[in-house]
Amino acid sequence: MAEFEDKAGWRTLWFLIDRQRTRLALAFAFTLVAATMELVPFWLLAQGAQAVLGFIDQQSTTTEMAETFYQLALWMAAALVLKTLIYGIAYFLSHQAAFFTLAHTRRILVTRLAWAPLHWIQSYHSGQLKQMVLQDVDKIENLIAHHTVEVSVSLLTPLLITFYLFWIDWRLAVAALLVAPLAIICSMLFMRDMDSMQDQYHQVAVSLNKTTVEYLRNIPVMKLFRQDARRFSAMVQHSQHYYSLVEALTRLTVPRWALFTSLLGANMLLVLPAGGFLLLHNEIALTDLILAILLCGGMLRPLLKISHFFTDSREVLASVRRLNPVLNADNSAEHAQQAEGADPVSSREEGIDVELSRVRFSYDKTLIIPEMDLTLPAGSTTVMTGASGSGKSTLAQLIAGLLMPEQGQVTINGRAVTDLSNEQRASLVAVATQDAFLFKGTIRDNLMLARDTVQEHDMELAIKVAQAEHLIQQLPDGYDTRVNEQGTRLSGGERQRLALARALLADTPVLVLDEATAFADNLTQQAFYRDLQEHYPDKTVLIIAHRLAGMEFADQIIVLHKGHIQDAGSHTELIQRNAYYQKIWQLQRDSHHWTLQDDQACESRKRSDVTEGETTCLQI
Ligand SMILES: Nc1ncnc2c1ncn2[C@@H]1O[C@H](COP(=O)(O)OP(=O)(O)OP(=O)(O)O)[C@@H](O)[C@H]1O
Repeated sequence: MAEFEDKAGWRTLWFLIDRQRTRLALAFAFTLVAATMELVPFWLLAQGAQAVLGFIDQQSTTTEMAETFYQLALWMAAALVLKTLIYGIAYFLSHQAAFFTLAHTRRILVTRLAWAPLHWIQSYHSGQLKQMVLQDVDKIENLIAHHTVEVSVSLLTPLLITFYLFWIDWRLAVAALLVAPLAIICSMLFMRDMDSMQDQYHQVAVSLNKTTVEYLRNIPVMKLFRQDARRFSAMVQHSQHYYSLVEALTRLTVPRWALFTSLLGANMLLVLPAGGFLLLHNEIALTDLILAILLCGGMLRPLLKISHFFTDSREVLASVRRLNPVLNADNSAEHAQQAEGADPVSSREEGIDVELSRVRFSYDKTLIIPEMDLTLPAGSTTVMTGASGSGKSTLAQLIAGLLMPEQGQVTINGRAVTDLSNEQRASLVAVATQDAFLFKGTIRDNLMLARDTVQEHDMELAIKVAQAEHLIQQLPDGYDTRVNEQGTRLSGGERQRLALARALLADTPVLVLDEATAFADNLTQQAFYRDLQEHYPDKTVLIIAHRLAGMEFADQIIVLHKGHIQDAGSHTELIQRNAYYQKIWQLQRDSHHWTLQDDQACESRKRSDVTEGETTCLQI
């Protein structure tokens, strides 16, 4: 199972490094040269030993021996410089390959996420997506940038030494290699339970990550309820689980790892007696034996790196495998966009109508819209209201093409939304919701999100209609004022007004406003809908709202109940026959007259010319 999963991970990695394979092959070639250079110092040391032996045998003088040493030092310095240079090139190439792969992978992921259906994205926690796009992708860096060079050297150096030892004497080579199988068995033991442990570790790390993100996001709420990290029970639980797993992992791995490391250095226990025996029987020259001993000393140590590589690669492959669902996400919309074909519904076309026919939709197995038929005639305004959870936002997302119906279809001028590319859809339908998200940048950048170029008067009109004129005037640099991530320096209502202006600027014939004025006061809301009608009369508008101030003008008002249209008609019709509509309208009319005043103000207001009954005075 693990092998199969590893294969899937390697396949994905192979796909991700697609454009970097030549660079990596070059990095490997340079590493091969550098690994050969690793042997040069040993050979030079053997030459030094030979010079010493020559001197002991009185074949050379002290001066000659010293001169040999100077020369050897020079050669060693030259070899060192050359080796450093070659390693430098190899690392440069492997790092380039790694960072290009990281950028390429993130580009693929964010593109896939941008095109993936909304409900699919919503099935992931934001902490999980963050973990994928940031941490999981980052893990690839170490594998490509470092392991490519280091693992290659760690493999090639013992291999080259083995060849050399065989060339000197095969018995010495065998003696040097005998401990390797023992070390490898030990290493396999070391890896045995690692797979399941690693998976468990990841799950626990993700849970801790999610909880931490949740905690950090909601610090204001935590403050309100006087909770800190120690008292936030979910965090405590996940931390404890994390630490107990890490402890178990450490207990399991440390003894095996210590044994493996010791075994790798133990080959000298066999090489020394074997060398002594061969020397005694004159089957090997003393200088060869010295060279062999020098080489054998650290010969198997590089295998440590390989073992590290296997451990790391499992972690990396697990990370890469986690990217697979996003990499393989349904990108049919992306393909639809790339596919040739005429623009089926032009955004420039006059009068766009939207039709839902027999639309059925469920989240997983929970049925939200059983069957819906609805028409938003071209250039009309439809208001949709209904109890919380009745499916209004779901319908808005279905119309905007952000959710796919499981049955029936949503059409825009007769063309199914599902057949449109994302770009086509975005040029037809703009959506503004209650959660007005602003990106880090200037107000202008945020307003122009949907369009590359905007005429100044278009921008001013959108801002005026969105009732944000005063806000822009107040800002220190007007349109060029910078907002931070999520626009948190602006109030909820200010963010909403800017998001409304952005939706208007998108210049789409269909506009969906899902509680888009929820933070506005009644007067602002009324002014917005009045100006919207006056300045954008051709738009097909769907307004979802609980507060209906200023919406009496709507062509049709729909009351939604548990995913069904309970009633539909004009304001006058509904106020006469629909109990729910009458109730919310009555409540809103009453609350419209509520004011918060102190006793004195309240008394004086009652004495003023305000007709009794129009004002409900809440005395404070
Ligand atoms: N992503 C989701 N996954 C599962 N269920 C969801 C999801 N989004 C909404 N729901 C459920 O679908 C139902 C309809 O939700 P929807 O947001 O469409 O209602 P709504 O009428 O817009 O409510 P509100 O007025 O409170 O915004 C609710 O019961 C909600 O819990």
